[in-house]
Amino acid sequence: MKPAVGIIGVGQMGGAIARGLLKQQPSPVKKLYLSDKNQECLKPFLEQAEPVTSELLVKEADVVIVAVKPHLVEEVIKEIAPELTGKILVSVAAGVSLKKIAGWGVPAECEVVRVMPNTPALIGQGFIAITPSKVDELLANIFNSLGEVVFLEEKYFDHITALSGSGPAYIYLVAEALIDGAVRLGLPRDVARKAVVQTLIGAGTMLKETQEHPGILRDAVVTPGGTTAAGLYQLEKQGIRGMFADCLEKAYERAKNLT
Ligand SMILES: NC(=O)C1=CN([C@@H]2O[C@H](COP(=O)(O)OP(=O)(O)OC[C@H]3O[C@@H](n4cnc5c(N)ncnc54)[C@H](OP(=O)(O)O)[C@@H]3O)[C@@H](O)[C@H]2O)C=CC1
Ligand SMILES: O=C(O)[C@@H]1CCC=N1
Repeated sequence: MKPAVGIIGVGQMGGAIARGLLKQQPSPVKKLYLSDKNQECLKPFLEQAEPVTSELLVKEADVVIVAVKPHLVEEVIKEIAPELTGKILVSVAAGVSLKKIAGWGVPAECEVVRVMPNTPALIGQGFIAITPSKVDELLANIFNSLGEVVFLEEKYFDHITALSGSGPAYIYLVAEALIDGAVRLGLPRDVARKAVVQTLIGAGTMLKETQEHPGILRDAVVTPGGTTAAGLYQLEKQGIRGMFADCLEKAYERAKNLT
């Protein structure tokens, strides 16, 4: 039996999950309930999902996904906790541990999991980490429709938040930098954008399909004494590996100290 799913907080991430679920045919959910303080967030979903109060959502949904900002998770969970017996509670919040959630009045008969998705879930191309529990299969059925699912111990959740949760933003920055760099050289912006987007998709798909080490795929592009070697030299000289390592470390530390 398909579960009824409710999402509390239909902003950037909750909205992406809702859209991803609604796009999937056949639908992985029996019914989708949505609740948000901001009515504007609910408008795009009025035809396909049921906007309800959080109180009603918790009564009707088998799986309750909390997708509000990390500092608001405590308030939301404390409010809905008494109604969670027999339900599955999913928190997508960065930096909010299962231990903390357990202290907010959630009944013992409620399975609590953390999920770290990313916004490409909106188009079924997300990366979704889920803490292992008794309801792995049920959650895999729901989240597989949003992208690639991995079950991951909670001790790695700050790592995965820094990497794939935040990851799309790093890639968009790289894309923007490449487009602007090409425009600086004189390439028309629309051509630069198309070239960058397809290069990212092509390189990403090669990584996925060939399963090769990135270095091997890179070497195939680098003609000795050629253009790529000249470009890569500049990136290495300016410390691109260290920059990404620092970027991940800062994001990881921030996840640890968010709430
Ligand atoms: N954005 C991302 O890429 C990712 C986000 N996350 C996690 O997802 C969570 C949400 O982030 P994000 O979507 O960016 O945030 P948003 O602010 O875009 O979305 C949160 C939504 O929840 C609403 N809200 C606030 N309080 C309540 C409440 N009591 N009841 C119902 N709705 C409420 C907000 O309304 P209002 O604006 O009026 O306050 C807002 O519309 C965070 O915990 C974040 O860590 C995880 C992975 C990726
Ligand atoms: O920036 C954030 O804190 C959230 C968590 C991962 C992506 N966005």
